[in-house]
Amino acid sequence: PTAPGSRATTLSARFLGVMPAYSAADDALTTKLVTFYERRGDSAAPSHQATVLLFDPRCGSLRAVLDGSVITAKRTAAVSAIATKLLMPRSAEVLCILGAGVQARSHYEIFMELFPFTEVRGTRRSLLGADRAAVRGLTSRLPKEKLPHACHTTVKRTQPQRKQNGWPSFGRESRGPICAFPRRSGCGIAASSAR
Ligand SMILES: NC(=O)C1=CN([C@@H]2O[C@H](COP(=O)(O)OP(=O)(O)OC[C@H]3O[C@@H](n4cnc5c(N)ncnc54)[C@H](OP(=O)(O)O)[C@@H]3O)[C@@H](O)[C@H]2O)C=CC1
Ligand SMILES: O=C(O)C1=NCCCC1
Repeated sequence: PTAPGSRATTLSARFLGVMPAYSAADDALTTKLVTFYERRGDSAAPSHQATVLLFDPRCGSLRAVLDGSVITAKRTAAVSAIATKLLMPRSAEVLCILGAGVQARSHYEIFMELFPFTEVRGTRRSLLGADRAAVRGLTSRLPKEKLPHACHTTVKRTQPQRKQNGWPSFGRESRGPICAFPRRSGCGIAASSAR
């Protein structure tokens, strides 16, 4: 969880995160509750499930209960996009998205809207299971010759290491959305999740 005051309760690779926030500018008192569970192949439920509660700051009464899935997907990708805007080399042409789940899709959508990539590459652990639709979403807007290449990389985050062909490799301990921007002369990591 990334908001100040956030807490997470752990049940062995299963987490409940509480992300309270108050915005004086918006006069908004809110919290997001998010569970994130390690998913095995037999689970159809999303790995991250979120609900947002909105309170009246004057009296503390609950005013609204909102689904938190879309905001989780879009906010995280938006933060990556801001970091990318600041850090990405001007010459970057190729976007590589590691993983092919919810965050991969939301990152793809905003990155293709904001940046002039000429090629997108993606990777996922397997092409079977509930995330197949996300891969279609990732590739459906690209001409056939630009479909993401398969490459063997994990979505978990650690220090990237140079790999053959100039592509980064991520070790077992890394987590979260990561966007890498390889250039002909090398690789740069432009954005990653705050986790
Ligand atoms: N900082 C923030 O604000 C946020 C961070 N996150 C983090 O972003 C990451 C992605 O979230 P989300 O897209 O919702 O998750 P999803 O479950 O939708 O997708 C996860 C992807 O990671 C792949 N994956 C999982 N475990 C491994 C592994 N051991 N080796 C290789 N690939 C693996 C999955 O592969 P496969 O399809 O083959 O199963 C899948 O493509 C998570 O770490 C999450 O906690 C998420 C939301 C907010
Ligand atoms: O919703 C968020 O923000 C999350 N951050 C890190 C872990 C999963 C959810």
